[in-house]
Amino acid sequence: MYKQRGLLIVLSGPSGVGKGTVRKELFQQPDTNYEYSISMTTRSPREGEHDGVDYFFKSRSEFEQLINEGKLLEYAEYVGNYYGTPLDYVNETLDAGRDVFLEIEVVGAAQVRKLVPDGLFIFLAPPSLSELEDRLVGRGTEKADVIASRVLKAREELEMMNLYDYVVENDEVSKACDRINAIVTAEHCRRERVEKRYLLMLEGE
Ligand SMILES: Nc1ncnc2c1ncn2[C@@H]1O[C@H](COP(=O)(O)OP(=O)(O)OP(=O)(O)O)[C@@H](O)[C@H]1O
Ligand SMILES: Nc1nc2c(ncn2[C@@H]2O[C@H](COP(=O)(O)O)[C@@H](O)[C@H]2O)c(=O)[nH]1
Repeated sequence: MYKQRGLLIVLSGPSGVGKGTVRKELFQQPDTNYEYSISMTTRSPREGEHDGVDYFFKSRSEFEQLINEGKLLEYAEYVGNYYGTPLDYVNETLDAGRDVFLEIEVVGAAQVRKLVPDGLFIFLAPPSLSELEDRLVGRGTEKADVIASRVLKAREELEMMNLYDYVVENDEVSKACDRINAIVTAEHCRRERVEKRYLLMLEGE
């Protein structure tokens, strides 16, 4: 029996825009039906972060081995650390017909776009750059120099917004979640219609 592959949902956007906050809110909703792909990183854990929950924390040499062994769907070096998506987990989950949700920065998202062109690519945008900076400062997890690097990087990242299927403003977390849910539902309906049409064509052969 033919089983449709799951949908790969990629949420990207600059650091501090609220990707993690929105993703956590989405995953708390009872009707959410995606699987979250936990990334690998060489960054040190922040207070309260746990290995295998927030990230798989790796040394640089461990991460480079994963790259060399082709174990990552995508990876990028971001402000001094590596971040990457485990390939096997994503493939196995999609093959089982379940949707996978990636929360990644823009360079990695561009790599995924090339490899999985039928994924759903959503850019989470801040209301303004100054609000983005306020959020990074307010989060209090980085020192001033790292925040400055992330804000500088955000200017380049915002220029990549037009490469996405959808841009969602994160003015309010609940509104951003509603918009993302609506986009995912619409994409599922579109895929079902395409699928039905395809099966009807096969039957008619
Ligand atoms: N809509 C919002 N309004 C106000 N504050 C927000 C909103 N969304 C998130 N925040 C706050 O902004 C800060 C950054 O959010 P978060 O850590 O989720 O960003 P991120 O995009 O995941 O960052 P990174 O890419 O660095 O992991 C947090 O302190 C969070 O509480
Ligand atoms: N290309 C990838 N980017 C990732 C991945 N996991 C997280 N990220 C992004 O990195 C920055 C910094 O994250 P932080 O936790 O140090 O604040 C942020 O934009 C994340 O979304 C990944 O697997 N690949």
